[in-house]
Amino acid sequence: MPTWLASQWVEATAPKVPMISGRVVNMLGGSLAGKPMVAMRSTGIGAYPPGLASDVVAQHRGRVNPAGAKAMLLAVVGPSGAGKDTLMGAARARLAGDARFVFVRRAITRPAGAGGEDHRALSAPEFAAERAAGGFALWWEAHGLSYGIPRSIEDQMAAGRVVVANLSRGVLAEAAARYPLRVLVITAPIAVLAARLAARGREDAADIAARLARESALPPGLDVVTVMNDATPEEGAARVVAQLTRAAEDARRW
Ligand SMILES: Nc1ncnc2c1ncn2[C@@H]1O[C@H](COP(=O)(O)OP(=O)(O)O)[C@@H](O)[C@H]1O
Ligand SMILES: O=P(O)(O)OC[C@H]1O[C@H](OP(=O)(O)OP(=O)(O)O)[C@H](O)[C@@H]1O
Repeated sequence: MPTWLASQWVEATAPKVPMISGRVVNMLGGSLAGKPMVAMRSTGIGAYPPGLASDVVAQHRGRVNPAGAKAMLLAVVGPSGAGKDTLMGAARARLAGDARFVFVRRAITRPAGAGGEDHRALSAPEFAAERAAGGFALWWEAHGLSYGIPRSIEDQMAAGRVVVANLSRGVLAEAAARYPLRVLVITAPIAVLAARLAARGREDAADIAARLARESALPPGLDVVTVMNDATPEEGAARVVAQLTRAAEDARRW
């Protein structure tokens, strides 16, 4: 099919394409019932399948990767008790005023003041309504709660910022398919996790056991870095800040 048809199709569907840096949209032209069809998928730059209309890819790259943009979704994951909240909070404080980074405030069906992160507390019906209205870029359920990442992260990535969000390992494959993603695993030895959860005191013994038993495998093929939080919180925060700084530099090259 002529490449200009593919281009027109991209224009028509542009609102559905996250306007993010560091991605190209791969397109394969064809036709169905006489109408031009284009299969699209987000991927890392340089991973074009053979036979692509490279001029269209280049044209669209210009749209999704504006010069100078440095966007990335930095997904923080790791076992319960590893110190994700603690180290993200400390890193956020250390990076306050650094416009390269946005730290996401999650919506959770957990009461306000339950301890831990500063989340936006929603009731289950409120969460369901917001999800149905498309308010979440990503959402999932875990520990009997619902968690949502606001849709506004797409604007923040379009503005070339590194968006730092605590995600479930269960949504990483979806996130990688839609956004330029790096995974930051924060972890610690299992005995340390158990001791920290008991000391945190937010959950009872049964809940702690269930959290420690959660499946921890990551989907294959992701860009993953790890911080071992087995020293002081200050040292752990320094390790996270180093990874965030590296992410901002790498995003610029994507
Ligand atoms: N490096 C550390 N040394 C000692 N305690 C820590 C350290 N990092 C976190 N903690 C404590 O461990 C508990 C679990 O940390 P938290 O940040 O809530 O973990 P997560 O968000 O991964 O579940 C908290 O009580 C926190 O204060
Ligand atoms: O699928 P998983 O990767 O196991 O993650 C499930 C959920 O666990 C964590 O929640 P939360 O921060 O409420 O719990 P935690 O502090 O005990 O990790 C994480 O942020 C996810 O929302």
